[in-house]
Amino acid sequence: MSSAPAVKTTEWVLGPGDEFRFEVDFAHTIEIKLKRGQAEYFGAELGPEATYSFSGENGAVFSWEGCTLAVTGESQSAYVAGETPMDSYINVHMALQQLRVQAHAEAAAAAGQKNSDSLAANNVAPRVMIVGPEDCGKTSLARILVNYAVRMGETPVYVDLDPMDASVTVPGTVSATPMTKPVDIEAGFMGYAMSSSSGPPDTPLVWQFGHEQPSANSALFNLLADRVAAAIDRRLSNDRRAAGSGLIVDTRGVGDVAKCEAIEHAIAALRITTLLVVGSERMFSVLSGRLSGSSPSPSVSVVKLARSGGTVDRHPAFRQLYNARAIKQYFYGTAREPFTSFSTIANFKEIRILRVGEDSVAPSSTLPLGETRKLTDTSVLVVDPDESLVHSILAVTDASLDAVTADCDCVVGLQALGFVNVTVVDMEKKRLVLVSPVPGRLPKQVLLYGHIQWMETI
Ligand SMILES: Nc1ncnc2c1ncn2[C@@H]1O[C@H](COP(=O)(O)OP(=O)(O)OP(=O)(O)O)[C@@H](O)[C@H]1O
Repeated sequence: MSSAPAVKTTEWVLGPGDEFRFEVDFAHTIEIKLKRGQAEYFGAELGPEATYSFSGENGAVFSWEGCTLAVTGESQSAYVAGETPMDSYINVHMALQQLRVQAHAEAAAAAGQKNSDSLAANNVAPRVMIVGPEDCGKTSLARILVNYAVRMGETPVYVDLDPMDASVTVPGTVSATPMTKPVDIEAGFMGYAMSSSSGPPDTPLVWQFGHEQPSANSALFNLLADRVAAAIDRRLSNDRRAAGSGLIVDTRGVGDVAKCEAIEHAIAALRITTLLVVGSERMFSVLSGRLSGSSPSPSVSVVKLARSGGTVDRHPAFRQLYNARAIKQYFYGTAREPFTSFSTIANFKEIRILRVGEDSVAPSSTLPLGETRKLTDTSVLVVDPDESLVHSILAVTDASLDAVTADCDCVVGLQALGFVNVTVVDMEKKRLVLVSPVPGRLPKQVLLYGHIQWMETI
């Protein structure tokens, strides 16, 4: 292993199986160009002529055969590592690919027999979930597995159950994205959410959760996992090929192995077949024990994987900037592919803002004798606009005003059509000014509140 600060342009020579790792803060940018050989960034191949820019990023360029990289700019850390877990990661990919091949063969046989139940024919399709402590490399491994699958012509669904990490869209959400092309090297999974660049069939399906931690509202999180699972089943029931490619599910980091309730619920809801436990012997042992019984899923194989020595424990301040940038990219695109967002005015009387779940519900013991607590974590409350809404990210739902007037519970678990940012609350004129990536008036009038806020100056 060699070490040196990267200044100006430095050439880095990687042997077979080596990885060039870097950490670059938000004040600096580095550019990486492949000069000779083959290289990949979390599974996506670097083009021979392209220059890739990174800022506010920790990353690794890996080479199976060896390569030379030209790296320009100043980074906080840059070195070549010879020890990586990539051999075990590719072995996992090959095992998953075998299952996909088998699933496609079964689907083709079912089609030959005019068996309309494509999901039954794809029972062997791998449904993989990645779990582990914070910053152990779950999203990076998901990205590698997605890219390897896509490079082999597969179209797996990437399910993001990590509301803090905002890989596909704004933080505070969960999503499912049918992946038809490799993850963008610079923009990451976010490239799929940009309305200007994507359309069906790879448009992400997104749900507003409104918090960063699943434990902030476990009942809602579990309900959303059920909705994600049902939406995936609906989409895959029309697409035998995609059904055979299976799922790759990313999850929120779990520090305390006793608190895996959200993970266990999602395993059952998404009918997970393979659980990859990264970087935690204890979590592997606990989850293997729990899943070897009859519930919730007797047929899950649990696999232990090493954490890469390159993963970086991200400081809260880094995560804050990272998430602020993700929101900015949602509204304004990336530096390479910027787009315009639009301001729109919404009068209080034309819209309805709802929230799911109550922050502080009186404990039952404080209620008068005989009265029971009415609110549940999935209760729907009307939010009366006031200045505290400024900077909020609201989800635009498909519900109509009439529908929520009759029964506001109908918004629970609805998909988000998109998001708007509240920039002004004018209490005198009784109206909101919203920023939206789509021009014109709001397409729908029912908005779902979340606790995620963003100030455009960040
Ligand atoms: N091999 C590597 N070399 C350098 N940096 C890496 C490597 N693998 C991952 N990283 C970086 O380490 C950090 C943590 O990785 P990652 O986001 O994959 O972890 P995670 O387990 O998904 O985190 P979270 O707990 O937020 O879900 C990220 O900044 C990622 O880009």
